[in-house]
Amino acid sequence: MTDHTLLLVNLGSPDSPSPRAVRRYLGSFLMDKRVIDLPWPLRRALVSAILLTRPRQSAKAYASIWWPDGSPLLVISRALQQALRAHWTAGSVALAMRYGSPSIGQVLRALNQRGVKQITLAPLYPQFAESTVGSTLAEVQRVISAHGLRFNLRLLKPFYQEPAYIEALAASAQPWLEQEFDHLLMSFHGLPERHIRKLTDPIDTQHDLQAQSSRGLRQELLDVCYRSQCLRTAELLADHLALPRDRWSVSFQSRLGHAKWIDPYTESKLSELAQQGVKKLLVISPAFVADCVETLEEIAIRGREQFIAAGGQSLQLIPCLNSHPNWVKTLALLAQKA
Ligand SMILES: C=CC1=C(C)c2cc3[nH]c(cc4nc(cc5[nH]c(cc1n2)c(C)c5CCC(=O)O)C(CCC(=O)O)=C4C)c(C)c3C=C
Ligand SMILES: [Fe+2]
Ligand SMILES: [Fe+2]
Repeated sequence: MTDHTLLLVNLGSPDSPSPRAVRRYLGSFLMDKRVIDLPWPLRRALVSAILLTRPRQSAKAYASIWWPDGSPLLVISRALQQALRAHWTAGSVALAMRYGSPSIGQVLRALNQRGVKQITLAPLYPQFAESTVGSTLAEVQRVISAHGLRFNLRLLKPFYQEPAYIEALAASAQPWLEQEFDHLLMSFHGLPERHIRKLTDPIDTQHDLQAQSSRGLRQELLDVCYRSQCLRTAELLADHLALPRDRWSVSFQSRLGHAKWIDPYTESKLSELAQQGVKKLLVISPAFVADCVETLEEIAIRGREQFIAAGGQSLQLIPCLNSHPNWVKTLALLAQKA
């Protein structure tokens, strides 16, 4: 029997919400040269400095959202893997994490031992960044050459503007959108501007990282600009929901360190919206396909406190796509077309 495996890859979480486990996880994550893109000695020095204080702080965040059966990101990814089995009939569905476990190395070697030759790799990120999709591809390539593995590999490309993905987002958000709300904030994971400039400068040094819209942008710039891809997702979703322009906005969350990150920052936006009189705020995070510490803690706990302190009344987080039936079907279809 031929086994054409669908391999899902997400970011990964610490093994437990303890400062030790979080320190180990953050160490491997942040020492990735595609995440902190500095020469090794500088990266080492910066990461060592971050690891002095961050693990305790992040461990608290993880502890506040941890589930009895583990990290939400991992538990949800497993549920997605399980649900996909009914829709991916060409072979098995596997799951690996870029950092932590199950690692890409473990999973690829196990697939090789089972005699799997054909793999469709699905990095679970709608928008492209070197630090996510780029790092996943690099790790897959590294493992393949380090162990002399031979696979026929296909790749699911970033799906930020695929109509079926937008439709799945809209369908999963529908129950929340039916309730009364004043404004929809689409909060994407942020990125240092430098990561984008490295890719856009060779095409156009004037590429605008303050742009309000992705409309009219050349495809070759859209292909490499994470921020424009986020704007595109947001615009397509707003169109699909027929939301007037003044009822939604975009922001970028999870800034780390002192470099300039893409803006506007979610933190600033939350206060601004409250000051503008928005009382009932809905927040959706379309850069994540699975709920994680960034949505459950940063938005639904800290973001909510901040919004209310600034004069808002309620902040409702719309869950990520997780294992919503519409998303499961869509992902299987997108992967089949890859
Ligand atoms: C959705 C895409 C993501 C991009 C782009 C991304 C870039 C990026 N992230 C950091 C630093 C951190 N990210 C953290 C958590 C985290 N990040 C993503 C996704 C993207 N990151 C996810 C899904 C998660 C959640 C993981 C989980 O276990 O729930 C963290 C850890 C949490 C914390 O301490 O805040 C850090 C640190 C950088 C530096 C970066 C780009 C350069
Ligand atoms: Fe991140
Ligand atoms: Fe965060």
